[in-house]
Order: sequence, then structure tokens, then C-alpha cells
Amino acid sequence: MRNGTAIRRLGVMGGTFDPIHHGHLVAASEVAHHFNLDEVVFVPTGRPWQKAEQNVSSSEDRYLMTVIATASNPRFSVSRVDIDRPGPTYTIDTLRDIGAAYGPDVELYFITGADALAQILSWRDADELFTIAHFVGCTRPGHTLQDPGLPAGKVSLIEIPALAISSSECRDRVAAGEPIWYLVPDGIVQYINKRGLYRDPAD
Ligand SMILES: Nc1ncnc2c1ncn2[C@@H]1O[C@H](COP(=O)(O)OP(=O)(O)OP(=O)(O)O)[C@@H](O)[C@H]1O
Ligand SMILES: O=C(O)c1ccc[n+]([C@@H]2O[C@H](COP(=O)([O-])O)[C@@H](O)[C@H]2O)c1
Repeated sequence: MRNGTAIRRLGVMGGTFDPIHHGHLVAASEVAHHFNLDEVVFVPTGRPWQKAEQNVSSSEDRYLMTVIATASNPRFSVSRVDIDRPGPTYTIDTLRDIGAAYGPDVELYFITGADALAQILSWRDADELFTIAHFVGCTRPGHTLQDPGLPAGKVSLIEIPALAISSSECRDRVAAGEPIWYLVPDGIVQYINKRGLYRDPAD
């Protein structure tokens, strides 16, 4: 309680989501359950500066796929803060914007896979990130989950059901004419086909 108002626990699941897949959705669902979160906001990146050499799909396609994939869960929502902010995407800005949008009575939990957590000290204003949010690292096949040296009490490591799915493998499979059914929600298979995404191996 703060001034008689109940504190809401808000998960923030940032990602390029090119495309969103069941690994992302399971991570968000597991962290929501583990921390009794009221809501998880998915935040597609605008310009992911650490993927600059990669040909990333348009933000509108990635935003719409994220909306489609999360629509059936009443506790999942999608924010445009990162895709509407010009310039490279930094999590420090994501957390400030989400904090401003939801007001002072929220606790923020930023959700990452083991690979993203391992890179976190290279992120902009890394020291300040931990003053705004609690960080949650999830297990991911092919990556070792460990605290990369964050301040005590600012990070939790949790084991989730292993799904060896990545967006890059989904893109490669589409380019090779292989199915991605059941790696991503059905609506995402249909959206990718409708928009002709990932057909060119250079995409
Ligand atoms: N299968 C998975 N299990 C657990 N966490 C995952 C999984 N896939 C992605 N994540 C996490 O979701 C977040 C967003 O990931 P991102 O959108 O970059 O997907 P990706 O599959 O890693 O993409 P790419 O293959 O293009 O690098 C990151 O924190 C990442 O670690
Ligand atoms: O803040 C940074 O400098 C920073 C650098 C790399 C990644 N991130 C965030 O980490 C999340 C996962 O990113 P990605 O590139 O693995 O999709 C997403 O929310 C990114 O904005 C943030």
C-alpha cells in the first residue's frame, strides 16, 4: 500500500519479436505466475541497437504480431513506447516510459531470457536500470543462466519449461519453406504468410 493505494506488480517483456514465438509467451506466463504479477506488458523494440547488423522487420509488423499473439490472455498487453520513440531502443527509456504511463503505484519486473541477461551490463545506463525495476532471468536452452554481477537483491533467476525456439530459427525455416506451426501461435503463421515475411533469405 502507498497512500492507501494497492501496489500493482507489472511485468515488462521487451523483445524484437521478429517473430514472437512460444518461448516468449511461456517466459512471460511463468514469470507472471512466479511473482503473482497483475499484468505483463510486451514491448516490441523500435531500433534494437545490438541487432543493428540484422535486417529487422518493420516495427508495425512486429507490433501487430505481438498484439495477435497476446490477444487471448487478459493479463497480457502490448505497449508502443519503444516503437514510437525515435532513435535506438534502450531499456532505461522503456522502463521510464512504462513507469510514467502506469503511475507511481507499480513495481516493475523486467523479464529476460538467459542470453539477454548475460548482456545486461553492456546496456545503456546499466547501473540505473536496477533502481527502476527488478530483473528476472529465465532459463533458455543453449544458454547458461547466471547472475552477471547485478546488485544484490535486484535479480531473480527462474527455471521455466525448456523451449528450444528462437525467432532466427523461425525466420530461417520460413525462408527454407519449412513449417513453423506450433513454434509460434497459429495467428502468427497466418500473418507471416499473408504479409510474405521472411521469404527472402536476406530478410
Ligand atoms: N525460447 C526462449 N526461452 C526463454 N527466453 C527466450 C526464448 N526466446 C527468447 N527469449 C527471451 O525473450 C526476449 C526477447 O527475445 P528476442 O525477441 O530477441 O527473440 P530471439 O528468439 O532471441 O530472437 P533472435 O533469434 O532473432 O535473436 C529476450 O530476453 C530473450 O532472451
Ligand atoms: O538498453 C540497452 O542498451 C539494451 C540493449 C540490448 C537489448 N535491450 C533490450 O533487451 C530486450 C531484448 O532485446 P533483443 O535484442 O534480444 O530482442 C529488449 O527489450 C531490448 O530493448 C536493451
